[in-house]
Amino acid sequence: MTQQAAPPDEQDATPAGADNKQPVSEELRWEIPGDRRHDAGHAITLRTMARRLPQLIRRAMGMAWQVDRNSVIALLVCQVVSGVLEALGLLAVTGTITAIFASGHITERLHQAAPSLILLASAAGVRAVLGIAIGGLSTRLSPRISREAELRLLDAATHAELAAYDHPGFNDRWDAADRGVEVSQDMLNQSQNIIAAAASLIAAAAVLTSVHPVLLPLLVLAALPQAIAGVRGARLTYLASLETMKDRRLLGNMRWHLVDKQNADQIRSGTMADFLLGRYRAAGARVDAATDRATWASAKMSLIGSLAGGLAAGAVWAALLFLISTGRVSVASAGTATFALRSVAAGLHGIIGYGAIIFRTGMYLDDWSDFLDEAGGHRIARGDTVPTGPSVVRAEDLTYGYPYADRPALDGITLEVRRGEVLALVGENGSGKTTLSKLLAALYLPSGGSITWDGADTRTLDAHAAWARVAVVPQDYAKWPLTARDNITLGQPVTVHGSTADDAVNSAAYASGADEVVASLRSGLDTLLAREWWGGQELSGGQWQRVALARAFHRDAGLLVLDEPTAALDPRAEHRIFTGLRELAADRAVVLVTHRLTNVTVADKIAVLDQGRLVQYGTFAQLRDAPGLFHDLWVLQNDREPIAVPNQDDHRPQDPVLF
Ligand SMILES: Nc1ncnc2c1ncn2[C@@H]1O[C@H](COP(=O)(O)OP(=O)(O)OP(=O)(O)O)[C@@H](O)[C@H]1O
Repeated sequence: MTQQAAPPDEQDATPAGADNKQPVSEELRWEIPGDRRHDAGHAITLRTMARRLPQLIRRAMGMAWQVDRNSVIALLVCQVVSGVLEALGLLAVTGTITAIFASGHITERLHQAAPSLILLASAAGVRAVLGIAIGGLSTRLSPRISREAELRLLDAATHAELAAYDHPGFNDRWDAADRGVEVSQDMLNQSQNIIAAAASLIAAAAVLTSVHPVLLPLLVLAALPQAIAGVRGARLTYLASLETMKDRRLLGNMRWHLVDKQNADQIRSGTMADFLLGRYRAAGARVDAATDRATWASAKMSLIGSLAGGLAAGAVWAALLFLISTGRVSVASAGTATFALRSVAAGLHGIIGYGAIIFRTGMYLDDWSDFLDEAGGHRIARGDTVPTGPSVVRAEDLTYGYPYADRPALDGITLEVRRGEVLALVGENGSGKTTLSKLLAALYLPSGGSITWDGADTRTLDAHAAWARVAVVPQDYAKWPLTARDNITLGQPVTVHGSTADDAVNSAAYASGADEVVASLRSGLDTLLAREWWGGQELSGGQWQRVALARAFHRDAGLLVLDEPTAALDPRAEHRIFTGLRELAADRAVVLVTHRLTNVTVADKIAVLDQGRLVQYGTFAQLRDAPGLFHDLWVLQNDREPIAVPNQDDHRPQDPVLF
């Protein structure tokens, strides 16, 4: 989802030529930069569809092949046999009719017709069994294809650089790709339907040609208007689905915001429900209006197609009658031709109808494969050096710019933090502290300059090995719907010789104050921490923060990054963290981001950032007394009138304070 500003020409809300331009308010809009689907939608023609269908079928079969090749072989064999049986069945119709209309006693005629009848019945019976087998195989393959598509999508997303999420459109494309995963399971069935329609069309066409060569081209010509109308209808439907896509996504997004537990209290306390539901209704109405327009236009198209198709079918039947009356075709062959004509017409209809559907599905699958490529563009491709430590983390003339940002978030930063040290990052909102901490932790790579770990540029490090050496407590830490133990170990229990995995968990919990939280849980470390899921137990904000801290302390990491680690903690818990921090820093390099300047007294060095630049760098004692930003912030934070506290010795009841 991209929250995009309207383009400059749309921002001008005043009439042309007026001087004081008022920007219109920006609204959440789903945009996919460089979205090529609209052009692709307009390009849906009979010819493009004829070209595309084989590719799409190959693609569906290819996906199925990767999942279970035996089933694909069985599926194709069933389809081919079914097509051959259809042709045999149609030919048997001629034998049956010829025998029945021949001269002689009825018993004799029936006797003559028996082999054809048996063939007809057996072909129909075996085709029915094959149909069941095809259905079963498709049902087996489809969910597996979808899961494979999903796994590839998840793999691509989780193996992309973190910075990919900052690229405009990455999340939109993820969303579109996810839709591709949803429809991928339909792809096989749709291909099957087309193959089945094509098989029966080929079989019937062969039989029809054997009756009289003129019938087939005549039928194809007759089917053309309906085919064109069918494709146009498909184009209208696809374009309508594109037109409404943004609003449908908006609806999905709003639905999530409306019911998500995190927002539930604010929707109520802010009395926002009506406002949001109003927006929801408006978006829904836009979708309905566009769908109605498309349905009407498509119905008109179908009507024209059906009229043309009816006239054309009449011409074919007239031709058949002409052939019979002039003795060019026998009555028995005409009977076969009747069945074959119906099969050909049904086959053509099936190919066009299913073709339009699979064409649409193919568009969504393009989104999926585009995402795999795009994530591939952001795929982690750093060096392969496996770091130890790190003992010294150093930024050298570091610059970092978010994609499409007007100015760099960090500019020319040089500083370092060593094992055993605490480096505090201080500055006003938006000054670049969090960004810098992510670069030091090798989550982002520099745009300019360098970050080195023990002299090795983070660009040259194996990313996963590097992240195994860092522990991060971000401002918005994850609240995993897992047990307390898993929430601390993150599924990576550690045992130091002689100790159990829980010893490490317990000591991390003790260091963060999460031990008190665990002690209060109904099943201790085994308690599921997610009230809204599976009947788990919920924690308060501060309790969650203690768990998040325990998770970082538990990691065997050389670099510990704490971004506002005590924002939700009570004074006792906060005191515990900061008094224990030096001990934690003994064998780690610690980077601490905080606005509470009294807490930075524990730091060995303080880096003060202002609009992405390092404006001061020194110890607490040096910075507090020197003129500069740190001194200013310190004075502001301590500029509070002490609130009069009643004399502690005076135990007389106070007058109640009336508000
Ligand atoms: N994902 C992002 N994409 C684009 N710009 C970003 C992104 N994250 C942060 N920024 C911008 O980078 C600048 C620095 O942000 P950062 O989060 O590092 O600041 P901060 O000092 O940690 O702020 P705070 O004290 O509010 O947490 C800000 O101008 C912000 O708007």
